[in-house]
Amino acid sequence: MQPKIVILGAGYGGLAAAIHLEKHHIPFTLINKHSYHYFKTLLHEAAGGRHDAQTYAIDLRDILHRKTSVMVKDTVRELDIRTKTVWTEAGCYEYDKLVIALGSQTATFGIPGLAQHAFVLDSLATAKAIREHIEYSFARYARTGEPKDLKIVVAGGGLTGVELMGELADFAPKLLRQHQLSADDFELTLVHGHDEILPNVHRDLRQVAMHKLQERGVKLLLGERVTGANEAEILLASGKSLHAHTFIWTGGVEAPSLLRESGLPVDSRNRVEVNTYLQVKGHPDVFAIGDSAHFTTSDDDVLPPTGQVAEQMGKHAAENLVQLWHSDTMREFVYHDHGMVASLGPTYGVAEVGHHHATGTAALVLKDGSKMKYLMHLGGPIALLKKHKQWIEIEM
Ligand SMILES: Cc1cc2nc3c(=O)[nH]c(=O)nc-3n(C[C@H](O)[C@H](O)[C@H](O)COP(=O)(O)OP(=O)(O)OC[C@H]3O[C@@H](n4cnc5c(N)ncnc54)[C@H](O)[C@@H]3O)c2cc1C
Repeated sequence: MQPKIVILGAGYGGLAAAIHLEKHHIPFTLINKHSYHYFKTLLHEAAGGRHDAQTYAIDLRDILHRKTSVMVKDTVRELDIRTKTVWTEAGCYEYDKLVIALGSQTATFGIPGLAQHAFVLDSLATAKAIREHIEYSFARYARTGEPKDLKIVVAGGGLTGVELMGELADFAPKLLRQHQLSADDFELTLVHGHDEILPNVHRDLRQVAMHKLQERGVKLLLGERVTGANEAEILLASGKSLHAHTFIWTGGVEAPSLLRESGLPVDSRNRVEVNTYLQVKGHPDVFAIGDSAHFTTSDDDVLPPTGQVAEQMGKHAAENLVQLWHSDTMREFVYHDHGMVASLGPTYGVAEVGHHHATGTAALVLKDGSKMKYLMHLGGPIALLKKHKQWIEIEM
């Protein structure tokens, strides 16, 4: 009898695995919170009002077509590794081979007040919430003079925080013009714990990105850590505090806590430790990929939580499942870094591909190219055309 394969999560990793298994005519069950896949790497665009949130989602049925591929819209609650059972809100699913691809969510690291007083950006629903809050605040301020200020603070100078700030530096001035408000009425501040933003890009590009943000009116508060937040202020390690009507925390991510609770070996951020075949250490029937996995390279580096890593791991885990299906030998996973592009709003970006750097619109061309390549990988022109016809309901 052929093994029952269950994939948890239809993000960049889980979907790459599912697409590869379909190609090889291998049946699987894919359990995902939503009936759609969303472009998490573009959430800042949705939060910054570039397009409606729905634009960043694509129905899973437009990507996966085989009758043998079972798609379940449900939320995973618990993994029972001993009995090989996945418990969800609505039922339970037994597996012979499991692929964990549940991604990550924003981590607040126990910093008091963040969960209550900060927005986060880690799903379509949170992106929509940020956009609606900012639009509403500007409209209300223009009408009533309330809230007291239109200050926006983003904490975290990694890719998420920087791309979001780039977008807001474009969005907020548009709202000011729309409501005939003066630029004195508002302020954008990016708080970051180190002296330079974008730790994963070359130093020269960091400098360009910092300069560009400042040129667009963003105040950079560097070498400052957020230690708490309450209704009135954001508290900093230096003892200073900031007032902001909109506070967005992008200080780091962690994998879902259910992975720790399942008894699998995890690191301090709930990421499951995997071997070079992407199997969970001590559990050869379970694979973990993407933001949910802790993979150490031969250089002793832990792979970062990026879409690029997740996609490559997803495809590789599926390749190994295909090998096992045919009783063949698995291959070790080797990550290929294809570079990084950070957008700083709709008209400017910085990119690093190997030793080559690009800035401005050239960097954005690279980003648009990779967006298009990804959409084509999801289903080619047919999926692209269908995508423009459908309206997807965004859920929490
Ligand atoms: C604003 C922003 C910009 C980014 N920009 C880039 C970039 O430019 N380049 C890059 O490489 N990376 C970027 N990233 C990081 C990248 O988005 C993630 O690393 C990537 O999405 C991880 O893929 P994944 O498949 O592991 O998880 P995800 O894409 O997060 O997918 C996880 C899936 O599991 C589902 N799920 C979660 N919990 C449950 C549950 N309990 N039950 C059922 N389903 C569940 C989720 O709904 C989701 O569909 C960015 C991230 C953000 C937030």
